[in-house]
Amino acid sequence: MNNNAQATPNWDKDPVLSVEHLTMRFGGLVAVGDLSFNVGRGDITALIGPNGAGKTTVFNCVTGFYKPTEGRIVMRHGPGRQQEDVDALTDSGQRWKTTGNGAVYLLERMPDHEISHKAKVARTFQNIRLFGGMTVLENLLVAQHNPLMVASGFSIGGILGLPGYKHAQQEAIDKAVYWLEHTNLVDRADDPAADLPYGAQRRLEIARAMCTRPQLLCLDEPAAGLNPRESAELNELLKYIRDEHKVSVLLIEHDMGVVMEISDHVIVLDYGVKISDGPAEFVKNDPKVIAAYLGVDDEDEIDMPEVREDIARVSKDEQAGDAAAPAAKKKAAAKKATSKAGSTKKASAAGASGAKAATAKSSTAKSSSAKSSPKASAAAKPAAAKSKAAKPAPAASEVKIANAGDYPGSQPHGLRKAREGGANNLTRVKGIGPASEKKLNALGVWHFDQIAAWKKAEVQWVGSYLAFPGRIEREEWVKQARVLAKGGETEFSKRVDKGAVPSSVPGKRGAKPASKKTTGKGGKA
Ligand SMILES: Nc1ncnc2c1ncn2[C@@H]1O[C@H](COP(=O)(O)OP(=O)(O)OP(=O)(O)O)[C@@H](O)[C@H]1O
Repeated sequence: MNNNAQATPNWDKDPVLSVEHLTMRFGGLVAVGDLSFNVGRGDITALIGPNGAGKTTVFNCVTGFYKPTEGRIVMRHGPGRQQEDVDALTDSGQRWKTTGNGAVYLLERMPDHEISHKAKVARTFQNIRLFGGMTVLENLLVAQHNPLMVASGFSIGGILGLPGYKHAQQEAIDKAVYWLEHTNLVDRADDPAADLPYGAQRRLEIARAMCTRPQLLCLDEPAAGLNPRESAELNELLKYIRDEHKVSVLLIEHDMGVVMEISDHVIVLDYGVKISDGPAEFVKNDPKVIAAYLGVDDEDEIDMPEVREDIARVSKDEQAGDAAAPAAKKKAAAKKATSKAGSTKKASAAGASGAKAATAKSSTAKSSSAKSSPKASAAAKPAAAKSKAAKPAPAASEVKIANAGDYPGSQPHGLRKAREGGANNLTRVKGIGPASEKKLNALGVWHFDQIAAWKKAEVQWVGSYLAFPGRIEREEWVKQARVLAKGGETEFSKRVDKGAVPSSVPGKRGAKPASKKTTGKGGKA
């Protein structure tokens, strides 16, 4: 189902499933944190994200294998949001409720067998779980065990061969054959499931799930291990299920070819948090997704409007700063000379108080002895000037992001330029990819020691700025940066240095040229 950008998307208008504020913790690990999304009725929806992002955990919560720590999971039979019914059901403490439009279910309250039989949510697994010793046909009949048991009056009807049971049995066989035909398995109906090639076993899992007459089909990596021909067949099968059977499909998939070709809606997770949600075309071009997941071969290909603006602003400031520098230097030198002459005069005339007034402007690091005698004051001046020169650039060189106040916490101190020796290769910190490095450079963050100095407020601000809240703490960027700032190494930085991980300076340690184009050779850490 296509959604144009203006209209309310199908998944918000007619959600078959709503995951609301879902959190799943395993001890101290938050596998999924406050996650909300909708699955549109009749849509193919893909849940994607890097390894460990929490996709299977979401599936396990939806299908009742895990009890969520927090959150509501609503399944709807019948069109529309049925919001009043959903709220009434929530208040009632019940697990489901029939409505004028069909029924609504709260999956977090239901055991897995009720989720499949009543709420009509079927699933397949990342690791195929067929009955290998049973034939292909038997696998599909076992999947229909429940209606058959009901028709048999829980065995008496079956034993006596009553017509109701015979009819139900024939229906089950017909359904099994139907799905065997549509999954190209009819010739293998009598073979043990374990004898099927891998791709055929994957199709059999889908056929088995379809035999339970689901309204929502959840597929965990259905294309894993398939060759290109089998992948193309899978695409056709899933489109057929959506278009001809009006079954909504939610799939976890790493194969971007499959995802982008067949999905109406794509949700991207990273570290248990949703980072993008929209039509495939939108998600494919979403800078956050590119940075976190899809990856880029060449940093210059990254197109992030907000970064582009920041970088443009920084470059403009830099140029303005460079142009103003010689004149400013002259002015400062003249002022200093005047002030020095004045202060010496005043110091001679007025003693300690004159010395204090003259030196207060030039430095905060004043020696207390300067107050006691003009001689000491005069001696202290060169030292004070020296210490000033050794300090990092003053506030005037700070990089200010126009919308800094939009993010919680504090913007970290940024240097307009990398210090002498060039910027560090920040991608040696696990979690900082080339795209994030570019954003950090735009903030004036070039060096490990700058990251190592971040306090909680700065971590919070940068996390929000990079649109990865919580990630900096989880990946311990500050701790990593402390090690790297001291010239040490981490397991990850060693891999970057070996060229085993995509980096802005592949195979090089530490420093890189300060230029925005990180194509040059690196220096030392
Ligand atoms: N039963 C469990 N006990 C403890 N931790 C778990 C459990 N299940 C998952 N996790 C952890 O939760 C996080 C998310 O795992 P999950 O399997 O959901 O990710 P995923 O996105 O499906 O990854 P993949 O693509 O590799 O399958 C991981 O850090 C994982 O180790």
